Amino acid sequence: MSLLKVEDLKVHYPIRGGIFRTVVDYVRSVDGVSFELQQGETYGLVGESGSGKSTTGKAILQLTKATAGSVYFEGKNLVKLSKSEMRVYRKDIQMIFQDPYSSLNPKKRVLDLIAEPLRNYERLSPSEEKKRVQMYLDKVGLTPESIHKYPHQFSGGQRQRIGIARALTLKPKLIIADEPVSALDVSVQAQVLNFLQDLQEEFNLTYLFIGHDLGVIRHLCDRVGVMYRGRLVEEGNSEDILSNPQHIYTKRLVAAIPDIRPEFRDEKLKIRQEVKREYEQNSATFFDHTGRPYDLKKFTDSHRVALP
Ligand SMILES: Nc1ncnc2c1ncn2[C@@H]1O[C@H](COP(=O)(O)OP(=O)(O)OP(=O)(O)O)[C@@H](O)[C@H]1O
Repeated sequence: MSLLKVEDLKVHYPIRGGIFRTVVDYVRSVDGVSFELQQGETYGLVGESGSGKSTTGKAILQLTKATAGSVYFEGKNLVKLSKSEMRVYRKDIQMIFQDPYSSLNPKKRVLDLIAEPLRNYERLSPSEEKKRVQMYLDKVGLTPESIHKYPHQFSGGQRQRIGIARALTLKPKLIIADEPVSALDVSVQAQVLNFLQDLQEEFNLTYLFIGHDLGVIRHLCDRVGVMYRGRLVEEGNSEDILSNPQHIYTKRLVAAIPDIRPEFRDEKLKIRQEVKREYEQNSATFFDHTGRPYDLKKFTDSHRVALP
């Protein structure tokens, strides 16, 4: 059984208009997404800004309500659970957020920030709690004295480590990491990513990585799903996706990876030329991963990013 199975997930937000604020249309943020994650696997969800990646993550955690579809976690459909039933599962699925600057309450000390989720589930004495927090600080490479400090006293990379320690305290099975390094300096990014990989081994974690940068995702992920406008347009093994992208949007993401490997440069050049040709001809028919036809003309017209 998969640890997580997302089936035909849809999240539509109503757009209201007119003096009576009636629903005139819907933003189809997630529009029929399906994928599975096995225990211990790292799955990457990539796509440009607004493609629906974060909404998918939030809908898995039931932080946003699914309009339709199912989210099975260890075989249980989370969409059907009541708030109190969901509490049990919320412990098993934790989220690491993009921005370590805004996701930590600046008025709270590290002790309280890390212990907060713990307090919702366990009754520990202050000394036990302190010990537990210090153990996780040690796991993420921060000193025991850090517990007395406030978020602003740390660097970006250290703050992200605090966020990670916070996510770990409840011993989750699945971690949803929403752009965990994109707000960090490039020099710190690799450090945090390697560190997340080490933690995966130590705690037997399963990761759902959300990001726009296929270059980052490919280092970490066994499999990748490419999202475009609320749909998963391509899915596969990371290396296969990189060396042989099928969908035009995936090709664009591959072409955008900054890479100094010479053998990859040639590959990228080929992909760039191919993308350009396909755009120019504008006649090819594309299909998303479920076999639904894709209108390239519409795709081209609506695409915000300039051609490579
Ligand atoms: N609460 C909401 N109400 C209405 N529309 C929303 C809401 N949340 C998200 N959206 C819209 O849904 C679409 C998908 O947003 P989402 O944040 O999931 O994309 P994303 O791929 O994660 O982008 P980013 O990388 O910028 O976070 C966007 O068009 C966004 O404006």
